[in-house]
Amino acid sequence: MSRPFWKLTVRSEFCAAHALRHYQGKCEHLHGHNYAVEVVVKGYTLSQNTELLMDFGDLKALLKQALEPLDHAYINDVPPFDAVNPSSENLARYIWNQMAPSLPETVKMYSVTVAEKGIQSATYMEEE
Ligand SMILES: Nc1nc2c(c(=O)[nH]1)N=C([C@H](O)[C@H](O)COP(=O)(O)OP(=O)(O)OP(=O)(O)O)CN2
Ligand SMILES: [Zn+2]
Repeated sequence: MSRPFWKLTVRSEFCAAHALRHYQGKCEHLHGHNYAVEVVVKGYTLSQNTELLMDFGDLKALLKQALEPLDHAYINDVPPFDAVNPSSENLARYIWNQMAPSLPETVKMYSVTVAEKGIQSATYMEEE
């Protein structure tokens, strides 16, 4: 029998510059993006009385906190991107890792999607 669950989605944006290391092409040079980020969390139980998986406001605050070091930054200078390539894939994993420990016990990360522009994005997920 299938187990019902809820997903919550929040989105945000940040502006930043980066340069892809070891990249053969124009993206190896310093350039910028208006990044769009989508975070989805998942859970099986709602809080008593309020009947929320978690408050959207709290989730947005966690995402804002995760993006703060990146916004208006040269990402290559921001750890761990001083050593890890600042691809959308790695940015999505970074945001996941920043947010996951702060979620309520009953809520888990589901996916993080980072888009440099509307037509292309990278999504990070972990199999259960
Ligand atoms: N899988 C990934 N591929 C690329 C990434 C990435 O993060 N993950 N990033 C880049 C560069 O950051 C680049 O800025 C974006 O490249 P691209 O869209 O190919 O280049 P343009 O903006 O010039 O787009 P065109 O559609 O080619 O005009 C590259 N690849
Ligand atoms: Zn780029």
